[in-house]
Amino acid sequence: MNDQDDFDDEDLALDPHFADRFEQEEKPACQLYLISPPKIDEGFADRLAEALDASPVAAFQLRLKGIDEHAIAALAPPLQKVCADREVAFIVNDSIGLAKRLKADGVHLGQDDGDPRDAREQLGRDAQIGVTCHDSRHLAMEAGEAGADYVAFGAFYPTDTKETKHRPDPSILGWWSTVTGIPCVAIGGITPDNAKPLIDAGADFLAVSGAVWNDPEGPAAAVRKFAALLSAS
Ligand SMILES: Cc1ncc(COP(=O)(O)OP(=O)(O)O)c(N)n1
Ligand SMILES: Cc1nc(C(=O)O)sc1CCOP(=O)(O)O
Ligand SMILES: [Mg+2]
Repeated sequence: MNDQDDFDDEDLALDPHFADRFEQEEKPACQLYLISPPKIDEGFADRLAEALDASPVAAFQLRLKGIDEHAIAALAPPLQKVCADREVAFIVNDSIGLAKRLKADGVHLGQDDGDPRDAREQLGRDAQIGVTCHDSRHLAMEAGEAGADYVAFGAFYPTDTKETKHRPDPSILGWWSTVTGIPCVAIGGITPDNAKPLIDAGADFLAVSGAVWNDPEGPAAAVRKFAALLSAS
């Protein structure tokens, strides 16, 4: 459901946490948040290193689908090392338990993946906790109140990576930036050719999978294309 019009801005005044967050200084420049391909092979650690060495990347999310948590836990350590060596935040998708087991830097939670409060309790104050909010101002407000470190809106563009049902307008990014200092992530079908309106609208991070891993020129070239765009904005 697109509930962008259902939210009443006056609700913001009811929550003291949001008042504090309004005080925050200017938001950081838009950065790249790399999402793994849904399936990886043993050579992926080298491809990841290549991508992360190409230009600054803020975070990497391990998002593997179709395999169980034990298998993901077995694949994670070399990728985690690649990230740690480059001071790139290592975020686990879907599972608070797996994020805890791996001592990841954070977890990304979909609407059915658990409560940010529980994630905070289990992962600690320094963990980065992100929440999927689709095209919903209401979900974003709830996530913020629950202590999310970032909210993610999407899918902004059609994507082959995942079946999506929601298509926010880029203006939701600007709205979010005016009401809170909590960073927002734009996701879904983002490429170097279509990213600019999202950056201009106020995205703090662009979360990208396919446009990096499927670039015919390779992941490093793709990361450099995004970097050129982000540094020019
Ligand atoms: C940064 C970021 N934003 C959104 C999502 C989507 O999460 P979710 O809704 O749980 O869907 P799946 O990724 O689990 O298919 C994400 N992973 N990362
Ligand atoms: C994982 C995911 N979540 C989305 C959302 O809308 O919540 S869109 C998406 C796919 C992101 O991959 P790509 O950059 O290849 O489109
Ligand atoms: Mg999920």
